[in-house]
Amino acid sequence: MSIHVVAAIIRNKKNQILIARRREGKSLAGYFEFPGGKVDEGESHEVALIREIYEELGLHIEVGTFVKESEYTYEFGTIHLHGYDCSIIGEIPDKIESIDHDQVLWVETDELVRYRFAPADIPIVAVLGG
Ligand SMILES: Nc1nc2c([nH]c(=O)n2[C@H]2C[C@H](O)[C@@H](COP(=O)(O)OP(=O)(O)OP(=O)(O)O)O2)c(=O)[nH]1
Ligand SMILES: [Mg+2]
Repeated sequence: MSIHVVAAIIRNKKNQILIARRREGKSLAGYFEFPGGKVDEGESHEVALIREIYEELGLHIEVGTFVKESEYTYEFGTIHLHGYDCSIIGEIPDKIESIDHDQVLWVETDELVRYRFAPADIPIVAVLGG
């Protein structure tokens, strides 16, 4: 079984990147990820990303360039994670709250490696230079 998940790589004006830690009660709780989520049946990656980021972070985004697809295989199937550069429409907030995460952080590229990422997100960290 293939599960398609989209991830947003969002930068602020200081070129920091937005990462979020999945909260208790969710799968992969305690792991950081690039925010995003599952693509619904028949949905485009762009529409899925815009929907997921609005649902979980309350932010309106524009989806830009495709960055990387990474795969991670579990017993139940393979997660295909599709990362895209995205930008926030309007003012970029310093503090961001999430319904799905207990930490939402802006981090420098070279600090990404300090965080424990979910497995499929790790190759995206690598291409970002982390
Ligand atoms: N970003 C990311 N997601 C992963 C990885 N491995 C893995 O199973 N996932 C799953 C967890 C979630 O089910 C899904 C991400 O989509 P989502 O953010 O919409 O998830 P969700 O909370 O609605 O899903 P769930 O916890 O109810 O299963 O992908 C991974 O390495 N990175
Ligand atoms: Mg999500």
